[in-house]
Amino acid sequence: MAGRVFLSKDPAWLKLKSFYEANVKQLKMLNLFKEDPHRFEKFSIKLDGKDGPLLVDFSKNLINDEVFQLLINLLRSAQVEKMRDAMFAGEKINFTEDRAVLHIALRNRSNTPILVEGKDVMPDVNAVLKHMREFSDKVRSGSWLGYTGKAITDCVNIGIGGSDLGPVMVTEALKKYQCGPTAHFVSNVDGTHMAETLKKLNPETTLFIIASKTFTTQETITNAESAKAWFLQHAHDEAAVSKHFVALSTNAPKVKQFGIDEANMFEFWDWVGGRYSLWSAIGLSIALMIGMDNFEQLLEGAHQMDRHFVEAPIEKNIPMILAALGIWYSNFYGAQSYTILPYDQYLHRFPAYFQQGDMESNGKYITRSGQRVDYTTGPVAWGEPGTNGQHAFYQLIHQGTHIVPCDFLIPVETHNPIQNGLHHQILLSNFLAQTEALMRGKTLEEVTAELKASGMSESQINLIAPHKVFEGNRPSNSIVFQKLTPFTLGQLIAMYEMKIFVQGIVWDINSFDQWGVELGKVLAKAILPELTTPDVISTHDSSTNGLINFIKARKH
Ligand SMILES: O=P(O)(O)OC[C@H]1O[C@](O)(CO)[C@@H](O)[C@@H]1O
Repeated sequence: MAGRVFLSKDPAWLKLKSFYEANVKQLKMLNLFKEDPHRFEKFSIKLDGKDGPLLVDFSKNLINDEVFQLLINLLRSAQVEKMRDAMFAGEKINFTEDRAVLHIALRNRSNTPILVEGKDVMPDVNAVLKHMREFSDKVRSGSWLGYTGKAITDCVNIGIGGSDLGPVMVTEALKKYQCGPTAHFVSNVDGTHMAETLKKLNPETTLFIIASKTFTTQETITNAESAKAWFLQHAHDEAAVSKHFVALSTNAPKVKQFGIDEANMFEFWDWVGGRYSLWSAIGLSIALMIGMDNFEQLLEGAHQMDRHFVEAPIEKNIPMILAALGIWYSNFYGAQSYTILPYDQYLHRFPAYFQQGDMESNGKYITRSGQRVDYTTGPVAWGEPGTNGQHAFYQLIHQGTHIVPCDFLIPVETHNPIQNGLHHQILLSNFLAQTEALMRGKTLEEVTAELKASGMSESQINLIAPHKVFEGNRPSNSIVFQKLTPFTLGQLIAMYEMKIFVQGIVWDINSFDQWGVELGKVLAKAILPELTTPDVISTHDSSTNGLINFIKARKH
């Protein structure tokens, strides 16, 4: 961006750096809580929403008033508000692909005009939503019939990356709202994924949704061809394909070439990035499974978060604050990753979804002006639902040598209050205990006193006590919502999307391209024919040659 100072030379950055170097040892959360009885009120934000408030408590972070202010100053210095406004105004901020970035238009429920090159995109957005409603209503009501006159009971989304992960995550998260066909997903080009999915399906009642922005992705087109071949083995009639195959794409000629009727194509546009596309026609499997009214609720929730992101001052802006905290840990504390820990089984694919959302967006080392960064950018994003994670990797989070900032998410109310709500009470208590334990820790004195009280000998205590000490002072955010509804899920997804956007702006990278996935694709295309020739391969390095020749020698 014009006028932007290289981040590591930015005075706002340098102030944070000196503050960190001078004060890091003094930033003890337990003391900060003791010193300030209003810390929770000060460092938490409640956003009221249609399905109840969303509370983001960021008080269990390694910040005091001064750090908070310095972080806000950094965001200002990086001109995040200006870049946010440029995105919302349809400017081509994805300059390496010469594209606007307008997933916000897909959920622009206020329907205010959004212009790309002078043209309002909203009429097209609304037309596709209408098409999705008409189609999903027909399928769900049973009036869309398969080639033998039976209603559709299952749909299979064939797509990968952004054309898969969002619909998978959302249909899992909103399973409770199912009122249409069961959604299945095939993404991997490994034939096992397709073969195991088809085993469960009846061609007479199955709808295939070919989801690909480009309609050229090798995995998706291969899977789509295989699905079509399987279908035709049963239907024996090309004309039946139009009743069982639809496409979600920006590439009408390729869709036609594949043999899908244009009337069965749901369009989107180059200004929708793959990993931000679940709000577009790519969400068709969601609309089919939970109905269009619920899909629109998802859009409403995201739109509300977008409004908050645009309207709230930085100090009260949830995505901005989450972004700033992430930068504090990545760039100053040296954290290499962060975890997303949903205490809601329905959200079990939420961390995986944001692995692409975050790492494909911000895993980059070239700045917008083409220089190599001399600071770290996007962290590794990972996570699993609580309480499973507790019994797997929390050991490292509590006592390991890495700092792993954690986002804990939980609904106040569960959809499944079995045993009179006992399960959810246990889940809530674990959620609360974990963030408290990470923050408080446990001192050697506390451990020693406990072991003494249990009657342990002095020598045993000396041996065991150090292992039971928790340093504490480990950061976390607690994100609490009323219930996992379509609206709330929309809020949560948009919250992370915007957090990632803000971080990309501060790091001065383009969060909306993904050139890093291209090289492997090109090399795989070159290797594919080499696997079928009888020749010994010698065109690569000795490792790649050796591997290819070993595999060829062992193949029957
Ligand atoms: O929707 P398409 O064009 O098939 O692409 C699928 C995915 O492939 C990627 O381009 C990465 O390879 C992602 O960004 C995208 O979500």
